[in-house]
Amino acid sequence: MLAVHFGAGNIGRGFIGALLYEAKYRTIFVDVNQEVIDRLNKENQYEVILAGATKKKQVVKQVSGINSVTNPVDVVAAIEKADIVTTAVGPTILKVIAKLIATGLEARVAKNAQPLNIIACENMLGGSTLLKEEVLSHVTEEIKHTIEQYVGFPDAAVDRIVPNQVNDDRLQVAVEPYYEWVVEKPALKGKTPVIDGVTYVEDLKPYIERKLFTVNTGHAVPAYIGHQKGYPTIYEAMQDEEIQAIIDGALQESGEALIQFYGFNRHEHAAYRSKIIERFKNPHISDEVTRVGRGPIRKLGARDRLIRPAILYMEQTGKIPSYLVKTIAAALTYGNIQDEEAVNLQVLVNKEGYANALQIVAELSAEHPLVDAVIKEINK
Ligand SMILES: NC(=O)c1ccc[n+]([C@@H]2O[C@H](COP(=O)([O-])OP(=O)(O)OC[C@H]3O[C@@H](n4cnc5c(N)ncnc54)[C@H](O)[C@@H]3O)[C@@H](O)[C@H]2O)c1
Ligand SMILES: O=P(O)(O)OC[C@@H](O)[C@@H](O)[C@H](O)[C@H](O)CO
Repeated sequence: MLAVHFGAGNIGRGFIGALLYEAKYRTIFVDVNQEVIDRLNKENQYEVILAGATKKKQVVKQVSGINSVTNPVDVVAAIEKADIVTTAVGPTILKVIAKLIATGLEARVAKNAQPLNIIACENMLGGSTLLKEEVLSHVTEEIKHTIEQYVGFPDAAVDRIVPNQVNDDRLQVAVEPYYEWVVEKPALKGKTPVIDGVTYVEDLKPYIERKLFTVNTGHAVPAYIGHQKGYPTIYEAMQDEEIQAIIDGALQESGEALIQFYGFNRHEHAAYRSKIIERFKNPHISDEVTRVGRGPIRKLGARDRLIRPAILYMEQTGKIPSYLVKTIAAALTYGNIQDEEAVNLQVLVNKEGYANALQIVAELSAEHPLVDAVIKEINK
């Protein structure tokens, strides 16, 4: 069976590629990084190291690569034959890859009207749904109808911490042992793909919101507050007692919102939260705060890990969150000249001031009490 995966980066190689191989797929990685493509085509395999005490090694075989910029024709041919298409490119890149996927699907439905599922494995709500909209915007009405009939775009939630890699071997990737991949079942077309480690659910929304507003909300605390305090890695930031208290508080707040909104079991949620905090303290992983804090404009978006749980908390409890507000304030003041979004955010702040900048990126009204709370926190 053939898988076409867009994005041969950390999560692409370290998680999706590894599970696809175990499920007996041959995977073609599509990327724009020629060095990675060349290595994939030379080695046709790579190693995944489970970053725990034993450093267990998994060899992922039957892999190759295509550069989508220099060789789009081969990507189209691969999509024609694919049994599954997945992505892990980053939420902002979905729009970029949509045109090529649309061309691939046009060619496919003309020759091979077999069902296909395209699963975006990105940290966002509705990633595959967004990709579907973008893909359909590039095709004619007639093709649109056929694609809607044969091609499923199930949304998904993926969870595994895969830091930036510093190995001599360019393809080797160190990952935390834990993983979770949840896929929305009703949107599938044709046979349900059999992939060990994938959980199919009827309604993805509670799973993705619980993941984003616990794992990613929690992760944002050592990233933004840790950066403020000068820590280079999540592990180092997690040793700081003040950061430990803020992460506990932020996850109590997002947890309360999730429990009240979705009816999650309080004890089970407390266990989920503790497990996540332990994952951030994994001494076998060195994860830079700048990776976890990357893209602060995206992370301050209305539906993302900071603003949405804060608003949900206010709606459910009638109170203003304290710890989420601290983290939002740290994200809004986050400066990093290596990160394009961080630079653009600070340009916006300099032009508009903190309150207006927050209103713009988080789509909040001037009167929203969260704006006032964040500004008070920054002024402190
Ligand atoms: N790393 C993690 O811990 C983790 C965990 C869960 C989810 N995610 C999500 O997975 C996605 C990818 O994250 P990552 O950490 O692997 O990032 P990454 O930067 O390591 O990988 C992204 C890959 O996409 C490639 N890419 C960029 N533009 C492309 C294009 N136009 N066509 C094809 N490939 C292109 C890049 O070259 C890179 O290899 C993000 O949405 C992220 O939120 C990451
Ligand atoms: O990938 P981002 O930029 O949305 O978020 C950074 C990290 O929080 C994230 O990559 C986590 O490591 C991952 O979501 C764990 O499953």
